[in-house]
Amino acid sequence: MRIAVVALGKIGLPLAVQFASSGHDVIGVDVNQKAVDTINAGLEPFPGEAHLQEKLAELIPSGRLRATTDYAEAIPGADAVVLVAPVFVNDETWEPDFKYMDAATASLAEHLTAGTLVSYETTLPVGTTRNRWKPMIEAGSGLTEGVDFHLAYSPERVLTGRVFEDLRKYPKLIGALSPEGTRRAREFYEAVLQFDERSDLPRPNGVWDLGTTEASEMAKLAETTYRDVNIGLANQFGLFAAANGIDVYKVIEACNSQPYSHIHRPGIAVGGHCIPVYPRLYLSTDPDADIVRTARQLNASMPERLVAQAETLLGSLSGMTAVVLGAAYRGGVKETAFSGVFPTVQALRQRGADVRVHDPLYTDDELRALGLEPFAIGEAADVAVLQTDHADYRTLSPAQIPGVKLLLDGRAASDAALWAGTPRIVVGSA
Ligand SMILES: NC(=O)c1ccc[n+]([C@@H]2O[C@H](COP(=O)([O-])OP(=O)(O)OC[C@H]3O[C@@H](n4cnc5c(N)ncnc54)[C@H](O)[C@@H]3O)[C@@H](O)[C@H]2O)c1
Ligand SMILES: CC(=O)N[C@H]1[C@@H](OP(=O)(O)OP(=O)(O)OC[C@H]2O[C@@H](n3ccc(=O)[nH]c3=O)[C@H](O)[C@@H]2O)O[C@H](CO)[C@@H](O)[C@@H]1O
Repeated sequence: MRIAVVALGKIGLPLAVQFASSGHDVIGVDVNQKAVDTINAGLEPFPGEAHLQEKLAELIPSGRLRATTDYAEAIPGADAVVLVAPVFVNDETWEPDFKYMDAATASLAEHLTAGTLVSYETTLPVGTTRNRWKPMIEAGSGLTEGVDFHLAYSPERVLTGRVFEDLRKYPKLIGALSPEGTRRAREFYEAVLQFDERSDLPRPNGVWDLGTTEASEMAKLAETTYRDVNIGLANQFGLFAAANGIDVYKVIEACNSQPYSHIHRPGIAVGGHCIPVYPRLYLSTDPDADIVRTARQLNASMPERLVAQAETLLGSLSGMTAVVLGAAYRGGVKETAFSGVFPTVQALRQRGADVRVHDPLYTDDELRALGLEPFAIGEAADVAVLQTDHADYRTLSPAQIPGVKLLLDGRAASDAALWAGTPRIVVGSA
């Protein structure tokens, strides 16, 4: 097969590599010339994706994978095109921002030829494939969906850093606009993915047809919204527990000891590209979903609530030096998209604290480029706020932050024994 992958980012590039590794001819298209050049040199344009570099080093010289900025080179004659350019959400209005995918779709349509399967993998509001992409492609190409080309939606569910592993592990959800589209999508994904056996699924692991693009779009929004709402519930329980002298982690562990309870963990922030964003995409088509809105608002309010607790305990934060431990949105990843570091720093600064940030995965210059003042372990601070559950922080002790008067542990990740004798506020604990 000849396959084109549109957008070679943290998801698109590993996908292109996966398809080429399965023995197909793959061309990736991206508007970023530097990324395209780096890929064509056999080098990974971003770090952190397991096995990406070694696979690129094999596939680029073999000629089975190459990258271009030119849609005219990649799209005509392709058997399948997979699009995974981002769709964002406007921070203020919570409305979807389609500009990158609109541009990618217009370029695709301009060069599309008859016979191609077009599959969108970016997370989308329900109805987008049918109501937005289909008319745009038809108008731009002069071709008819279901006759000249077929349109499918197949959400990408992998976690960056372990894309190749997750592609084998998770069923590939699909939905198309016609039975022939479904057949083509199934045939395509079966040819480019290899699935691990899993005895816990109600059916053999593999391509999983949801019947319509809408159901397939909703599945991705539902599984991520579930996580946000679940964390929201954990945060609600955590606030109640802390106010009533209860350790919520003991409660959650006990509840989850039977198979019908899967309560997540409370935390200072829900960050990342996905979990704080997709509930808003969901709300854009189901504005009555108050349960989703409330959970999102509660999760977003956590940094302010916890910093306010620290202020109450210390009387005032004005003039104090505060260090936020962790810029990344979760432990072990070098990614700050929607990270809790930003609202936490803001809540501390608003109270007059001099705020600096430490993260073992970031250099001082990288932190400064994010608008964050760097801090080195060993320097003095009055308040420490543990924002990211990096492994390093589990062994951190007050002696490493001379003068520290309070640890605000937003991840319940610090060692109680090491911090005995120093006041601590632990999210979800009394
Ligand atoms: N990152 C994740 O963890 C994750 C997980 C599951 C699903 N997803 C989905 O994947 C999508 C992409 O995420 P990502 O992490 O790969 O993003 P990314 O920011 O790493 O990459 C996006 C790429 O799109 C390219 N691009 C933008 N406009 C383009 C255009 N008109 N034509 C061609 N290329 C264009 C950019 O140059 C960039 O290389 C997300 O929006 C999300 O829906 C992401
Ligand atoms: C495990 C999971 O479903 N991960 C999904 C998530 O990854 P993603 O990389 O976003 O990671 P997580 O879902 O684990 O974490 C998101 C945020 O929630 C916080 N957090 C997480 C768990 C918890 O119990 N309490 C808590 O506060 C984390 O610290 C982090 O800030 O979105 C991606 C994009 O859609 C999906 O591809 C991944 O499959």
